[in-house]
Amino acid sequence: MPEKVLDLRNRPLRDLRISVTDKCNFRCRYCMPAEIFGPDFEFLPQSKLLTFEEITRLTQIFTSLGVGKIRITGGEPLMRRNLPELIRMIREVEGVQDIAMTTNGSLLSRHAQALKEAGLDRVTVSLDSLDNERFGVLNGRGYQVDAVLEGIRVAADAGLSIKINMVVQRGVNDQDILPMARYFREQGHTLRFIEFMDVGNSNGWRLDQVVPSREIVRMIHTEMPLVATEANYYGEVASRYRYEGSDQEIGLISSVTQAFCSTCTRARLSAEGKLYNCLFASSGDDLREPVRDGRTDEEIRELIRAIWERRDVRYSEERLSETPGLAQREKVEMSHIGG
Ligand SMILES: Nc1nc2c(ncn2[C@@H]2O[C@H](COP(=O)(O)OP(=O)(O)OP(=O)(O)O)[C@@H](O)[C@H]2O)c(=O)[nH]1
Ligand SMILES: C[S@@+](CC[C@H](N)C(=O)[O-])C[C@H]1O[C@@H](n2cnc3c(N)ncnc32)[C@H](O)[C@@H]1O
Ligand code: SF4
Ligand code: SF4
Repeated sequence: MPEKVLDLRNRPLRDLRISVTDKCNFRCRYCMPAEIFGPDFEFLPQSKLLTFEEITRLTQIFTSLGVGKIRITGGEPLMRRNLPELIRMIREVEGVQDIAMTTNGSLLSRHAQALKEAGLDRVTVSLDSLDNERFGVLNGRGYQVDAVLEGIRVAADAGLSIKINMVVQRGVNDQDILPMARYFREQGHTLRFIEFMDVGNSNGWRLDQVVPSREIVRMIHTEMPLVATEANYYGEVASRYRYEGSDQEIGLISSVTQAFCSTCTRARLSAEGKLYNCLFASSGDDLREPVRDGRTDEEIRELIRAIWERRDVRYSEERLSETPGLAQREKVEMSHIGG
C-alpha cells in the first residue's frame, strides 16, 4: 500500500506532472514569446535531461508516496525522441493508474498509435482557435489548424481518450469561444477553457485580458443551454458543465477568478529533474543529483516526502495586492515547468 503524505494544508500528493523537454516547435505568445525564445536561447543540453530510466525510477518512488496519476508534458513532449518507450516504462510501474499527455497536437498524428500501444490512456490537445490565420499567429510559427485536427482524429481512432484545452485571451481569441464549443460538441470531445495566467516572466500578462469563466459559461449557455455537473474526483481542476439533453461536456479552468489551491495535489518534475510544488514557484528542489550520486530509493523518497511535508503554497489564492513582492518575484517559465 502506498503511503499518504500530506502537506502543511493537509493536501495529499496524488499527481505527478513530468516535463520531458523544455523545447517546443511552437512559440505561443503566452508561453514562449519568440523575441525571448529566439535562435540564441539556450535550451537544456541532453546531458542535463533526466533519462527515461531516471524518470521511471522517480515515478516508482512517487507512487510509493501516493501518486497514481501521471501527466507527461513539456515544452512539447512529442519533441522528445522515443517517447512511447518512456510511456511503456512508466506503464509498468506499480501504482500508476492513469497516464495522460498534454500536447500541442502538431506531431500527434505520427505518434498516436505507438503511444496508445505503449500504454498511454489519455491525451489533452491544446488548441486556441479554429481560424487558420489566427492560429498561425497564436502559435508563432504559422502552423495550420488542420495538422492539429488530424492529430486529434488519429488519436481518437487509436482509442485514446481526448480533451481539448483552449487558453482564452480577451481581444486575442475570445471570438473563437463559440466556434470551438460548437465544433468540439459535434466531435464529441470535452473542450476546456483556461483562464490566461500570469505564469513565467515574459508573457505580457494583463488582468484585463483574462476572460472570466462565468462569462464564457454565459456566452455558451445563451446558444447551447448548459447544466452544472459534479466534480469527477477530489481536486479536479476544471469545473464541468454538460449540454442540456446530452452527456457531452465542457470544462472551465478558473485559475484566476476561482482559484483551486485548497485541493491542489499536484507535484511537477521539470525535464532537468527539479521538483516544483506549485506552478507559480520561484524555484524547485533538485532531484537529478540525488538520483545520480548513488543515493538509495529510500533516501530519495525521504527527500521528496520532506519537500511535500513543508509545502504551503497557494499562489493563485494569494491576493497580489495583499502580498508584498508577489507580483514582482521571479517565476519559472511555463515551458520549463510544464503547465
Ligand atoms: N493554477 C493552476 N493551474 C493549473 C493547475 N493544473 C492545471 N492547471 C491549468 O489547467 C490546464 C489544464 O490542465 P491539464 O493539464 O489538462 O490537467 P487536468 O485538468 O488536471 O487534467 P485531467 O486529469 O484531465 O482532469 C493547465 O495547462 C494549466 O493551465 C494548477 O495546479 N494550478
Ligand atoms: C506549457 S504547455 C506544454 C504542453 C504542450 N506544449 C501544449 O501546449 O499542450 C501546457 C499547457 O499550458 C497552457 N499554458 C501555457 N501558458 C499558459 C498561460 N500563460 N496561461 C494559461 N495556460 C497556459 C497551454 O495552453 C497548454 O495547454
Ligand atoms: S503552450 Fe505548449 S505549444 Fe505553446 S509554446 Fe508553450 S510549450 Fe509550446
Ligand atoms: S497555484 Fe499552485 S497551489 Fe494553487 S492550484 Fe496552482 S499549482 Fe496548486
